Amino acid sequence: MFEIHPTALPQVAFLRAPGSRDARGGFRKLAHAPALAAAGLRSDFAEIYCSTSQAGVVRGMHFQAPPHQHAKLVWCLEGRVTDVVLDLRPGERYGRAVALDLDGAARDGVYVPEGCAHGFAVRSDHATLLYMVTSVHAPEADLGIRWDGFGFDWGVESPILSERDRRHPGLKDFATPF
Ligand SMILES: Cc1cn([C@H]2C[C@H](O)[C@@H](COP(=O)(O)OP(=O)(O)O[C@H]3O[C@@H](C)C(=O)[C@@H](O)[C@H]3O)O2)c(=O)[nH]c1=O
Repeated sequence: MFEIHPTALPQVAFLRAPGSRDARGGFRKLAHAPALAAAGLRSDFAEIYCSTSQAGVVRGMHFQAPPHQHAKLVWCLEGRVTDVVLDLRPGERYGRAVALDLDGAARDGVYVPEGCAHGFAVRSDHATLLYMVTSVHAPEADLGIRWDGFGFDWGVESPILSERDRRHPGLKDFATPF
């Protein structure tokens, strides 16, 4: 059975996938529409992609702006990450973040609803993350908040970042499009 646990942010959920290991290797299930629907989560995915990252990498904090906003189901397939979801929805929780430790060996994942930014820091030698998103990539709407621009303590001094991720605004210089 899918484990789906609520967090401090509405619709942001920690997931643990069903699966098994035997003499051949492992098996895990990454989507089950009825289980997601029962928890009020979307499963109408339009794109699936994955990334690999080395130790010390931080990616984020990413989201797609309207009209291309999407929910994403993120699975840690290998390695360990600190996964962070930042709420950009107007309201009392605007600007709040939740952090979740995801372990690929435990088949951990996170559901990120529309209106939230997502990012992670790698805690192992390497990490592979798989994303299932409910709308296709729209480069002009693919935006971010700078990793060190919303008051979260990553416990990382000088992360390995993309050029794009260095240039995102901090939260105080940002107007939410949601
Ligand atoms: C996200 C994305 C990127 N790309 C391209 C753009 C670029 O040339 C290359 C790498 O993109 P990025 O550097 O943005 O990749 P990355 O930093 O791994 O982006 C990801 O970060 C995490 C935190 C998320 O939450 C994901 O949704 C996604 O935004 O792939 C696509 O073609 N389709 C996509 O859906």
